[in-house]
Amino acid sequence: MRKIVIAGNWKMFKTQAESENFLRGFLPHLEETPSEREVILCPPFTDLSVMSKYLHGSRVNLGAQNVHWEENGAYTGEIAAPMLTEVGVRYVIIGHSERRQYFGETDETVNLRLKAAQKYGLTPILCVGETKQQRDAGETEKLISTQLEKDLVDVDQTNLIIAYEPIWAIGTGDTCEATEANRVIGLIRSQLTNPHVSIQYGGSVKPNNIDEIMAQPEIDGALVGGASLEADSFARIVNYQ
Ligand SMILES: O=C[C@H](O)COP(=O)(O)O
Repeated sequence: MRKIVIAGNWKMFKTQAESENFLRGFLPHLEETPSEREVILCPPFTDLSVMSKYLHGSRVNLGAQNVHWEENGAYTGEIAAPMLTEVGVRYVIIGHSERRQYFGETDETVNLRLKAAQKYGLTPILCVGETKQQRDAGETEKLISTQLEKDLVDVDQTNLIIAYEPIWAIGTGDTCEATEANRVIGLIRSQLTNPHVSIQYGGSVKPNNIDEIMAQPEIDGALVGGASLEADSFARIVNYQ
């Protein structure tokens, strides 16, 4: 059975005070949310502890935006899995295109992070997706297939979420057609050994397109950036029809 998973990736937005303010506005909307939908918020590291306390007893789970593969060590600027689990984090985004593009993330380091996350009981959300140039050159399928092949070496597919995020659709308002996202996600699924992995779509998901996206049979949820920063907007997405 594939789970529906809606996650908000706050990227480098929101102080602790702003995160609490968001939760005050957001949590009451969850009374309308069907219980089988998994709702996740992935704030900056500094918000995790305060949000964990605020969310105690609520159905919202916390995710981080990165994790290192070592348990500790001289890795300035990185974060280790036990530091995340200690403050109640259950999920972690790995291999987001912004990490790959700006911070030298490779399929090899993505693979190391995925295995470390699972070792410490975190559920990784692995991001894959093509650039505009790769899409225009007809390389989408090949690129994603290679990413999956390299990223998933020795990764446990029973504790994994995948997000298909076409890079050209991230933060641009240029959403991938729902039927096209459905097609690519079907291809991703055909490459997995576990048919029960939930696969999200990410890239300019908004209140006005979530219903169409979630109506697609292969799409099991959404990884939402900009539209997860406002309580009302993210609530509308979580409460899609
Ligand atoms: O992780 C989220 C994605 O990068 C999508 O961001 P966006 O919804 O702002 O396009």
